[in-house]
Amino acid sequence: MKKLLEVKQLTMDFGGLRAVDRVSMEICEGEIVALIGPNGAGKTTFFNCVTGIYKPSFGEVLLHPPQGKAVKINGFKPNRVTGIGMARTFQNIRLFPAMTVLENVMIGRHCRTTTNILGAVLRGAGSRRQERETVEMSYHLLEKVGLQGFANEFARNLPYGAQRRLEIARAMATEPFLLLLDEPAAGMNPQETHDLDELIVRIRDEEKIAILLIEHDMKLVMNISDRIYVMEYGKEIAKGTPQEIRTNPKVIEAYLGEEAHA
Ligand SMILES: Nc1ncnc2c1ncn2[C@@H]1O[C@H](COP(=O)(O)OP(=O)(O)OP(=O)(O)O)[C@@H](O)[C@H]1O
Repeated sequence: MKKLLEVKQLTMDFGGLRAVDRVSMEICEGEIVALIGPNGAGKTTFFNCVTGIYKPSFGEVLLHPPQGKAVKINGFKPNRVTGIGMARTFQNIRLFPAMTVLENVMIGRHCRTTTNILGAVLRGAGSRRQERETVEMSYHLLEKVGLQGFANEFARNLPYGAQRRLEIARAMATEPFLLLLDEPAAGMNPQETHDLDELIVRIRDEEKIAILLIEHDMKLVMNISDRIYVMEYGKEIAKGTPQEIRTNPKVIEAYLGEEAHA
């Protein structure tokens, strides 16, 4: 399997606190990989370092686009990282609440369009064509996540679970080869979580997008992940298949506890 993301010895210090301590990770084409661990383990900090929100203190982050050469992305700004093909969603939903559902997806498309401000003002044929394509693609993505009926609704009026799916559609609009989801099931009811489970697998299978997700819902994680990494106090304490992780004594002690026997 071809490698897409390669993280080597990633370390992030906040003053005297080492939030991520020499964590390495590889994600390959066709994989769904989960990153789990107790609160404060460093999972979101790891995402923030990998996606350019923080510049890591040490270590390397390499992206291997399916077509093209490997790129070392340490210190790249988030929009540049997205442009190379890694998109993400956030633990706290970051939509534009006063824009429509469709417009929120169209914004995600922005990094793949070439129309500049002058083009938009003059609205030449090229710019109009691009706008039409953006609208069509955005509708198509709303269909994929089951939100086509809400295209003209304000994002703020969507139920919580639907807002999370809209964030996923917006990230997909950037045409990523790798999608990072930070607690996508947080706040969802069991039915919404079940639908999300299916959606993530479909994105992997139909769109050929690999997935890395942080998630506390162990049923979801164990159901859909090919591999799991476990962090505690900034360090990787285990990695393996769901079956290996479920029965790993270190992981049970640090995180899974009684859930492991569920
Ligand atoms: N910007 C920051 N400045 C200082 N400390 C931070 C910063 N961001 C995170 N931390 C600290 O780094 C540690 C790891 O936090 P992080 O949010 O990455 O954990 P997490 O595993 O994602 O937790 P959760 O599951 O609760 O989201 C925590 O001790 C946190 O307080």
